[in-house]
Amino acid sequence: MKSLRLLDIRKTFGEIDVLKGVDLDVEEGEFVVFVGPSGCGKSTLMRIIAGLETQTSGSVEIAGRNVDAAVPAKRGIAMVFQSYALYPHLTVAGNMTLALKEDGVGKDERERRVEKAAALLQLSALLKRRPAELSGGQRQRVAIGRAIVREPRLFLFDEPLSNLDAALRVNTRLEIAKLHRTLKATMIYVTHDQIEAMTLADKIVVLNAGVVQQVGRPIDLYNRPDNLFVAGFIGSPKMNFLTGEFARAENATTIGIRPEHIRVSTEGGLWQGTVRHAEHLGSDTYLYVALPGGSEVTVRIPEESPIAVDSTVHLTPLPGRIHRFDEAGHAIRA
Ligand SMILES: Nc1ncnc2c1ncn2[C@@H]1O[C@H](COP(=O)(O)OP(=O)(O)OP(=O)(O)O)[C@@H](O)[C@H]1O
Repeated sequence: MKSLRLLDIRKTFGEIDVLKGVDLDVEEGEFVVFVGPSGCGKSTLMRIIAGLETQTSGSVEIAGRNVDAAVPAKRGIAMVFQSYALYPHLTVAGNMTLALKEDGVGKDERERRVEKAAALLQLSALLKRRPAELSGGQRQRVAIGRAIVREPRLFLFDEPLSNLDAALRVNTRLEIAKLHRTLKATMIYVTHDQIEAMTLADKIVVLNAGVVQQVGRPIDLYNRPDNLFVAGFIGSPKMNFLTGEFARAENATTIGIRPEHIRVSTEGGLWQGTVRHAEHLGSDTYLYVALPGGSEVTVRIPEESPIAVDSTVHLTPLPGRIHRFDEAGHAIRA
């Protein structure tokens, strides 16, 4: 049985088609991440799954049951948002149990669930505190705890880490990964963050302008993007794209090569160019290299390579690492 099925979901706001027919199957226990540019419809899709928004057409099935007519509380889901809106007058435990009380769960069972979730999230010592007495990261963990105690079939996370600072994001990201391993629950997660998507997802769904561009394991999207959009969206720094002579030599309209898949040498390379700028990041350096005909490529090299700005370099794509695309932007498979 699928944990979640989306069948031809369409959503129109006034004149605007925000979702243009989204189909998706999510297996039991899978961690699925939605990525895509701002405004592509990620949050709208999450809200439709949750029942907070009604689709214009299409249907949503959760655990094999059509939930189109079900209110959010009856869908077996729990959501964690970017803004976690805890009740300031309630303790951590109070915040975590409120929805359970409303659901009619008995006191002993409520306490059992809160204790279990608090232990998982390292909140046991904080249960009597109020939100004002917690750090941002702790508050976000309470918001996650509030979702866990409901023991949902499906967790929905909408950019849950985006209000946290960089170090906390990393910690909380690891905690969410651990939580997924422990609970073995199905999780759907929206993010703008490439690292979150690549590290958390069993499966990434790339959306653009309300259309699913590709669904696959992170490593497959990275290695075998179906089209120019996915190729350019997954990976940081972005894949380089070259047209004209460079692409014709490979029987393609456009070729793509990732910055980390280009070898730099002083002679004998496939392409020759001039270093325009270098960015030193500590662990590695990004070289911005101008090629003949006005193209520019980014090359990622280990920090110790001392290549000066304005010097001439030879570049060679690593074997098998050139991505070829046709006129319509679709990948040409060998
Ligand atoms: N209630 C609404 N009424 C009208 N238009 C809306 C409404 N909600 C969302 N939209 C529009 O739908 C489109 C998709 O919005 P949505 O919030 O789903 O995008 P998103 O991919 O989550 O974006 P972001 O990454 O910026 O959060 C946007 O163009 C947005 O302006």
